Amino acid sequence: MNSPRMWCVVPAAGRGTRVGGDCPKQYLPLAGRPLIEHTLERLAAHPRIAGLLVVLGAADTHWSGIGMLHGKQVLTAVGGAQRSDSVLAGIDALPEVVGADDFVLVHDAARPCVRLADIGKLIELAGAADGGLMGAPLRDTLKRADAAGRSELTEPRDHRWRAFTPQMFRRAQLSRALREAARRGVDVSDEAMAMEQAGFAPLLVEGAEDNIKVTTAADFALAEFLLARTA
Ligand SMILES: Nc1ccn([C@@H]2O[C@H](COP(=O)(O)OP(=O)(O)OP(=O)(O)O)[C@@H](O)[C@H]2O)c(=O)n1
Ligand SMILES: C[C@](O)(CO)[C@H](O)COP(=O)(O)O
Repeated sequence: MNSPRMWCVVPAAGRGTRVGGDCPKQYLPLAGRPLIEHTLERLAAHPRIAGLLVVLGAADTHWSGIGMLHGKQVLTAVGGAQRSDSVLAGIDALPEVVGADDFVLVHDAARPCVRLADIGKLIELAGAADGGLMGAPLRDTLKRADAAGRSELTEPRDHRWRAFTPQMFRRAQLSRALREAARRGVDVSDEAMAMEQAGFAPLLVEGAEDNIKVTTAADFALAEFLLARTA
């Protein structure tokens, strides 16, 4: 039997304020191409991904209009003010072929170094556990700072993980969880947070630490190095 394929929502409606400049970071050059193209290439190349739903900013003037990649459809939707609004807009815009109980992946446009093997690992493990997310256990000693930037105490690091994307949940459950968070005015920074608040316990699946989110200008050089290593 063939393994089921799933759609991936790619939030790309951010402004990249921490990078700075006029052009949103997803369109800045990385190894000679707009950053977002690397991310979309990797996702579309995965055999378990059926299509991509890219969520763009309302005033986006940079999108190149990609309609197909690796023989897979690339659709677009318009996002919102917060990342969670954009993800919800993407889920709402998925084609009808994606059923309410089907799994959907969500992957940040700003994480171009994701490894194909990790996408597969998440799909296998989170699929068997009713949903989950990619992340990595915290490896450094964790400090809590006071207002003056002095170390106040050392927090326990056991059971602490850093959350990455992709994250994978059933379409209707994720849609309900995000809508409920919005209704309550809770700013959820990832899909798993919305699901936790809806009473689910998403599986944490360990992925490579080099799946970085390009967040500041300094991350571009690192991402360029990692792109070559993780190709
Ligand atoms: N309203 C938003 C905000 C973010 N994102 C997307 O969510 C991903 C992760 O967000 P982040 O790294 O925080 O991106 P920005 O919001 O662009 O960055 P900043 O907070 O520095 O402005 C990115 O692919 C970004 O484009 C989105 O689709 N819609
Ligand atoms: C979803 C996420 O990438 C997980 O690390 C992250 O929460 C989104 O980015 P932000 O910079 O925290 O808005």
